[in-house]
Amino acid sequence: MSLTHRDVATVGIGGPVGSGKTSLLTALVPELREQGLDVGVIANDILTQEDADVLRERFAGVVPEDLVAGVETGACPHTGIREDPSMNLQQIDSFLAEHPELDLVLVESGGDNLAATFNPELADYSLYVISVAEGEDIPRKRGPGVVDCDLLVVNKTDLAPHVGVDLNVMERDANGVRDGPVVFTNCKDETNIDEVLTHVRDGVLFA
Ligand SMILES: Nc1nc2c(ncn2[C@@H]2O[C@H](COP(=O)(O)OP(=O)(O)OP(=O)(O)O)[C@@H](O)[C@H]2O)c(=O)[nH]1
Repeated sequence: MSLTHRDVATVGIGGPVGSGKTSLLTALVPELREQGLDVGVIANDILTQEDADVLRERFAGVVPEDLVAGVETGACPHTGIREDPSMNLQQIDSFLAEHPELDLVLVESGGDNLAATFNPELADYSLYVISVAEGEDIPRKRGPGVVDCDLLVVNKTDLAPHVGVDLNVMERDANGVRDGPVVFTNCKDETNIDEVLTHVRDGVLFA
């Protein structure tokens, strides 16, 4: 199959397990649709279609069912896709075969598949999602996702008082280790989701 993914803009969404990637997608996609954009979604999971199933259900009536897909990446070190983006590129190709009008494909993954999500062959723009509940010191540990992504999303701001995190310290540290933008979100009440949306649109569609 020829890979024609460059006919559509792509956004990679990575981050540790449970940081809020699926929740961010859940908040973002209806907004993108409301702005008239045709969107496809790919969820990378180690051995299941769980995230894709959840998203298909959440996007019922918003995104056609065949534009929400799961890529099973494999768990074992020699079969996991690691930095190989080909399964995701093939999925984007399948989307485009049926929906040539697509404007944007969002690709969610985490853990071991981070390198695939952030591979420039796959993602034109990268979001890295961390959670306040992982601790105040995550930004200053200078992980590659935190430093190198196009947009750093610090999610679950509502939990800060419960886990003893000072958001001002996280913001100072995040801006100290990276040049790009940082947005603090709460996916539960959709605080600052519009700001993420603006960065994605500016970064990938009007770049
Ligand atoms: N309090 C709070 N909880 C959140 C927020 N965002 C997500 N959650 C919760 O955190 C949990 C994990 O969220 P997900 O969106 O599934 O995280 P994920 O990064 O997609 O997880 P994996 O796909 O398993 O890596 C869920 O119970 C969400 O409801 C937030 O902003 N605040």
